[in-house]
Amino acid sequence: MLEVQDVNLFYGAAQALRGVSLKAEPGKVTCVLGRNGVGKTSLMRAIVGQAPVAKGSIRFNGEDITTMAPSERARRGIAFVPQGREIFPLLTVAENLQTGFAPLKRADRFIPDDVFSLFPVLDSMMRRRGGDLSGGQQQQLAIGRALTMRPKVLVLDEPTEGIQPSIIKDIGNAIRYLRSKGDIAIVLVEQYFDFAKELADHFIVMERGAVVMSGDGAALEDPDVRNRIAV
Ligand SMILES: Nc1ncnc2c1ncn2[C@@H]1O[C@H](COP(=O)(O)OP(=O)(O)OP(=O)(O)O)[C@@H](O)[C@H]1O
Repeated sequence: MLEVQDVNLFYGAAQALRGVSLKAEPGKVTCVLGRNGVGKTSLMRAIVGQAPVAKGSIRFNGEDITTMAPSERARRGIAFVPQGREIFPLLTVAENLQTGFAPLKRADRFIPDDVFSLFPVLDSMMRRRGGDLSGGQQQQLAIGRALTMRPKVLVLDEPTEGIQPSIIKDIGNAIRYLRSKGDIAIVLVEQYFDFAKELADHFIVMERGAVVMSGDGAALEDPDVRNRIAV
């Protein structure tokens, strides 16, 4: 269980998060919704350790990880698929996947079969450079790299952004499959409402750095939610 409690985060004098709390449980998808610039990415960066928090706590399976380095969090199984994917364009697909080995013990340093069964295109492109892949293929590669880390928490920041519908479907199926395994807590940042609605077990809606609504997936039917995130 990942528990973010009452977190504040600043960039210089500008406050990006105001008392934000969120929980993510294994076998569930927690969606983070909200318009551009409300702090969704900042929250993800706080969870993975890329941005320090000024107040509040982040706990994982009871352990306080609030000030822990990103590499230590990765070792505990917190994996990040960042917005814009951030794959290595000059490395091959295989090498990009292998960067996920970093937090693993030597015996675990192989690419799990799930990566290729979920995204067969990666298997056929192992020797191609990451930069030669389409945007959708790069997104699959970024998720594959995170899965190579054997995550216990999978943090996905807008995985559907700029991606063609057939690959969005594959990504949705991959998330459903990973949830069904029951041992991964999934945190999904989304602006694509219908995608989020299909997947969310729990959700929060953010505005100006704060959580303004939260609930179970079924409550996403509330028209107020759609109004708050409509662009
Ligand atoms: N590195 C930074 N330095 C200064 N301000 C930042 C930085 N990153 C983000 N911000 C500001 O913090 C606020 C929250 O940004 P954040 O990227 O977390 O929002 P977001 O909801 O993820 O938006 P988007 O959907 O556009 O990615 C915005 O006002 C943004 O301009």
